[in-house]
Amino acid sequence: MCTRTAIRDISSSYLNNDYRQYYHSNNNRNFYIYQNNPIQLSNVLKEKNIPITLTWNVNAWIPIKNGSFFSRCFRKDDENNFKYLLTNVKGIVKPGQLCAIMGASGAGKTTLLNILNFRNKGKIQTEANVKINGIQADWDMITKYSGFVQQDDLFNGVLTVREHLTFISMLKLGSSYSRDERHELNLVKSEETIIGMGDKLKGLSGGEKRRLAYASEIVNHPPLLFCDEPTSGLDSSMAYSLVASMRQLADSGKTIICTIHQPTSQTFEMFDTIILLAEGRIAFIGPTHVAPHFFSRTGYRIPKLYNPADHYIQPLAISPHNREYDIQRVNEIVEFFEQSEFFAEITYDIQLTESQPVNLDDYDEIPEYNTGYYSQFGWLLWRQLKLDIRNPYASKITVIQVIIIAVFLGLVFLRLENNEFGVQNKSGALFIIIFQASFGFLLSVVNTFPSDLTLVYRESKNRLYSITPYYLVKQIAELPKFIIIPGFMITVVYYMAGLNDNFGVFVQIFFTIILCTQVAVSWGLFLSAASPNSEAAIALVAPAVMPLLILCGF
Ligand SMILES: Nc1ncnc2c1ncn2[C@@H]1O[C@H](COP(=O)(O)OP(=O)(O)OP(=O)(O)O)[C@@H](O)[C@H]1O
Repeated sequence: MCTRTAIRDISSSYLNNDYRQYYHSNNNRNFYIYQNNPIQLSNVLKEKNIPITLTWNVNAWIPIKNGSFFSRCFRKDDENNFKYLLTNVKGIVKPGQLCAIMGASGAGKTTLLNILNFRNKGKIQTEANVKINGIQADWDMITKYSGFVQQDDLFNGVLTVREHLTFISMLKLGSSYSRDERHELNLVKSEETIIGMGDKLKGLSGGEKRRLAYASEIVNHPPLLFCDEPTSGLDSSMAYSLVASMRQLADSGKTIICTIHQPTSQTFEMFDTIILLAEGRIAFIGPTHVAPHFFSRTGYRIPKLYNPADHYIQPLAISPHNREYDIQRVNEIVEFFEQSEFFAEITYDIQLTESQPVNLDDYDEIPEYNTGYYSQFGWLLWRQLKLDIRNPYASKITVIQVIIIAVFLGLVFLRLENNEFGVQNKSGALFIIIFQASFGFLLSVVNTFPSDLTLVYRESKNRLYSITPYYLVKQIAELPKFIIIPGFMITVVYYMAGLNDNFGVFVQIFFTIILCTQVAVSWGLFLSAASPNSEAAIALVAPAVMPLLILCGF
């Protein structure tokens, strides 16, 4: 109750723009709450209200490869060999504000959001000055305070919605997601539905996946939230309720920045600030209600009964048929904005915020990971076992493959005799068993990391877990599989071929080959971890294994 009152007080202060005053009073109040109701470290973000003002000034460009390889080698890099994706894009978003970044496709919205998150991809080079409450931010700081709903949804498709949310909330909060929270996002209906894996496994609809991605990021109530097109794939009423949920979060004091395409006028009204990008430059930044004044001054007055969000994008879009004319129009609007008092006000606001940095007292309280290593290990193991049991392909295929190979080898070497030829054949049978128990299992793990890489990279960047427990879980969850399955094959071939009737000899051979399997699996995991993608991993197998086969002594 006390916390709720605090939140209400804080958000009303935010809306009055009396930031510094409430920041300090809020800090003291939160400290009071913290002292009187000791909360888990993992819940710092959820229980405390940390007001975040984000300011930035960003330039981004990529080298362009034109001309032949040789001409590129002898040419010095100059301005003409770069394409500017963002040019002097500055901005400010304050606590309690819900900011929409809009612009035509390719305007640079996602690039800007990625750079603000220190997650710029590919060969993009940047000059980014991103500050939180006037203090220079880095990746570590941003990830501690923010959530990021990315444009592409990445999930482990064989989990259900409930399992996925349980996994996320246990790692982010140390407690499970409440039914109320699932209900708010309209996820209760589909909570037992499998998320799905594209064409391989049908599951949630595109819109449901978007809502799930959003739910996964707000689970720990981050004070700063970035959303990249959270409403794409949603119908207008669902998009409205998702933005309403963001509005509610903003009203409770969070800072929210969101890229959005074609919001309905009702949805658009919920945003209080907009940033319009055109060709990587700012065409407008400021309160939503000020934008119509600016556009009427540029000669693009909003017609009556027209959705302002649609209207703003039209003069900023570049049509392929009329490119030069459109670029000239965009340049005029951008230059007009840069000379306007709106831009001067924003620049002043940024300078004022940056000139009075406010230390984030809570910084050290927020742990690097919200749960300890044991908890991370436990939940990762829980998820991995579910994945292994449900994965429609990997486990079943390995089992069927091994049964077929074992029976086939058993029949080929059936009842070998104890004579000169029999001994040679037994030696051959042992080589084939070892080869199969090592090379076969090495191949089955070589794709482990490249296939998981994107998701694990994203989850570990989101501070869900560290790589060490993930790696241990991968090893341990697969251990029984790499004992039972090769063990079955060794036993079947051994007794069908009649290699030796002495049980002691069988035990020795059994454990020696199982150890060979473990070495091969480790070697395969090493190749897997060292490879950037599946193709490279598979290509590495032959040169890495051949010397071992040639030099193994048979
Ligand atoms: N890694 C990259 N390498 C080369 N060009 C890139 C890279 N990332 C983005 N771009 C280019 O930068 C421009 C802006 O891309 P961005 O994805 O930010 O646009 P957007 O406004 O988010 O578009 P959309 O609304 O379609 O998602 C585009 O012209 C794109 O081709």
